[in-house]
Amino acid sequence: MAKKVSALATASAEVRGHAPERHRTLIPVQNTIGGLGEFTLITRVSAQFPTTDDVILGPGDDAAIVAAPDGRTVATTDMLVEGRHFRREWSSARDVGHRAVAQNFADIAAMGARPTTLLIGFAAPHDLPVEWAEEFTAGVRDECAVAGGTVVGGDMVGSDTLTLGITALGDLGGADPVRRNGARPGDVVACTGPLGLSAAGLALLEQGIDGPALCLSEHRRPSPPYTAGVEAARLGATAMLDISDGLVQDLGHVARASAVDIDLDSMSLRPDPELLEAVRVLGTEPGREQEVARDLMLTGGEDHALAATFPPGAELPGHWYTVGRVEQVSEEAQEGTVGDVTVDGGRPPSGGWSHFDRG
Ligand SMILES: Nc1ncnc2c1ncn2[C@@H]1O[C@H](COP(=O)(O)OP(=O)(O)OP(=O)(O)O)[C@@H](O)[C@H]1O
Ligand SMILES: Cc1ncc(C[n+]2csc(CCOP(=O)(O)O)c2C)c(N)n1
Ligand SMILES: [Mg+2]
Ligand SMILES: [Mg+2]
Ligand SMILES: [Mg+2]
Repeated sequence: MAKKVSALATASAEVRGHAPERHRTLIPVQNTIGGLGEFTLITRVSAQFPTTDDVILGPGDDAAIVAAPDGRTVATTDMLVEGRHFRREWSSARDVGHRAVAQNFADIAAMGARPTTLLIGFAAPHDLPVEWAEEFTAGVRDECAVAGGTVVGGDMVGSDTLTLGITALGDLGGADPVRRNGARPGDVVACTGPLGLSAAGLALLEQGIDGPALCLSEHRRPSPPYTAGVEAARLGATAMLDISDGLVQDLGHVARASAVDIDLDSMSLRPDPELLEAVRVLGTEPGREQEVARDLMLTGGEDHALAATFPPGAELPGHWYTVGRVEQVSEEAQEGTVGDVTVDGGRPPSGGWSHFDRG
């Protein structure tokens, strides 16, 4: 005879057994992921993801099987930690779902590849509302639809801190990957996608100021130019990356990997009118708005625009804007002295994100 387990016994085991003291909560357990349980949640979540041509076996077994039409698989992983990458007061669950996909598939695009599939590591406190998990999943599903990928698996665990660990896969479609190490003196540096908007949105949220919608939305749901990665590869890009930590800081990776210097032309950075408006409402001294907005474009992270170097004379579609040049390295330059990023030939503004700097 099947063993009967009362609802009360299940609920009290939930509270008694598995959660540290501080997680006891008055939220009715049936509305929390703890109340729903790991396996029901997995079933509900994984039902949301469509199968695509890249999926041979989706969620439900010990592992997924993903087609590799090119014979090579592009793989990357990035995490989002509550309090570090997002705050639930500032971003809805859907926003976080969109962002989780965007920041990972942007790395796939930055290799010159097409985003194909994702695996979602989901670590959350047991009193997280089921609605949050479902809305997050809807955001993932909708951003996947924009990028052209889908989810093939993941993991769900209990954790004091809400943390998403995402793995993204992509397909090169027979093209060479565009790495960080191919920039050559004389190449032009060009970007596609917004710069500075996410940082302005973050500043508005941090200061509790209601500012331009575009800055807030780009912070909550960045819009990487996914297809521009494959396009850049086709146009002969010599190096590429997405801007996660700030244009100057990220181009430093290209400069060092390629053993070149890069000079950026500040006047080529045209701040979006909504960025200028954000800078105004954030209290910038009148007359300095352009300068402060350009500094945000040079140092702000999390827009996930693409920055690439192209051989001189490359014909770039209009959505790519030239921002600088790869410098001729002087003959006297010693090994290890190249890899600088300058702005108008001088020191760049300070800024750019680096984990562990902030405690
Ligand atoms: N813990 C780790 N173990 C092995 N390799 C790592 C680890 N952390 C990062 N890397 C590798 O270091 C390289 C740079 O990582 P980084 O996270 O800075 O790049 P990114 O994902 O493009 O940037 P961001 O995380 O700011 O979006 C990547 O190739 C990444 O796989
Ligand atoms: C609550 C909150 N505080 C600060 C920030 C800013 N921030 C966090 S990580 C990062 C760089 C990219 O991260 P990674 O290298 O991990 O991809 C930036 C600019 C935020 N988004 N949310
Ligand atoms: Mg990373
Ligand atoms: Mg990157
Ligand atoms: Mg980073």
